[in-house]
Amino acid sequence: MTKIALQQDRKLDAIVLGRAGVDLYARESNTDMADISGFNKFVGGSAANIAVAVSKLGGKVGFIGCVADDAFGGYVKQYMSGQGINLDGMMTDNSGSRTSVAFTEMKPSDCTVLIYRNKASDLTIKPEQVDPEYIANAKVLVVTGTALSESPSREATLIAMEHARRSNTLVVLDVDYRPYSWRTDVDASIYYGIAAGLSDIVIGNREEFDMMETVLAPGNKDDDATAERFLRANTQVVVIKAGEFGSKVYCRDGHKFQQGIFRVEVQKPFGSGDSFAGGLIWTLVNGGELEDGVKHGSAAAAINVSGNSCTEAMPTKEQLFDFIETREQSL
Ligand SMILES: Nc1ncnc2c1ncn2[C@@H]1O[C@H](COP(=O)(O)OP(=O)(O)O)[C@@H](O)[C@H]1O
Ligand SMILES: O=C(O)C[C@@H](O)[C@H](O)C(=O)COP(=O)(O)O
Repeated sequence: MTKIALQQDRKLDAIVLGRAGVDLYARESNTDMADISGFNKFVGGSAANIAVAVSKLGGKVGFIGCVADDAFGGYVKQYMSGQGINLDGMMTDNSGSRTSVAFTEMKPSDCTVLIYRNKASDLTIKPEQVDPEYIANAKVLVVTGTALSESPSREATLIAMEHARRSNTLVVLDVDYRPYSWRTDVDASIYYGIAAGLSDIVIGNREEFDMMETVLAPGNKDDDATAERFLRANTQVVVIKAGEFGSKVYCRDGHKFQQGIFRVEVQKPFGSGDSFAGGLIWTLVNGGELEDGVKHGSAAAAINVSGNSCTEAMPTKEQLFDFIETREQSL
């Protein structure tokens, strides 16, 4: 079993950095975008989803990001603070940017997700708005990688990671790669490479590692070789997620293991990665083993994909343990 060393005497368990926005989910299931009659409104965005996941499990969570100075921005902030998330690092931009909005179908697979991110507010966050003291108050800084896609958010993200390293705050990079956010895969692989080198834990799926290997190992599909390449600089753990095939975990000391999935009736495929990260991080900040963290992440993801949203379908601690117990008893 593997323990990740963490500073325990911190006010916040985790700070998540990245986008918080509005998710509009189709009212009808198994219906094409063109035929949907309307949408139900929730808070979403990869970083907000992870923050809510850790908070619903009982963690003390902070956030670094930016929303627009408008009604959607207000809605996102109100929801997140209602979830007990500290928003001292959440900026509000009034330069005409817009809070990120996603529209989704509700289908178990081949599910369209349209994200509106022209002049996205989250990408306007500036390095001078990132407070090193805030980061020094947290056990973990979780970075969602889309924040690296554009300046000034790119510089704000890299300086946040540097501050975290200086204050012994564990750094987790959730790759969160959205191809349309980047000029080219080469650009993306350069900045993700820098960010991965600043991270203690790197979490991504195969496509995301493919992108990160664009320059150094184009065409590689071998997870073992990928892990070896990324277990360098500060990186102690690499997690390679594979949807319904579960995940593989590699540690710097050579230990590796796999985690399967908890089979459920899937309502929608999105939200799995964010709930997985939430369950894993919550376990680690509570002093749990890496193996248990990955199991909790997998269970949280299964619960989430069987639900009808991302944030609201994140489990509480009781729901998570009941789900695991019920599943394991029926094996
Ligand atoms: N259909 C599914 N049923 C149950 N668990 C799932 C399912 N899809 C994904 N998961 C869980 O969520 C984790 C992350 O999902 P994945 O799709 O790989 O992430 P991402 O959305 O970031 O690509 C997987 O490793 C698995 O544990
Ligand atoms: O990440 C977003 O901006 C929107 C999300 O809230 C969305 O619902 C989604 O697509 C989550 O997907 P995932 O991060 O790939 O699990």
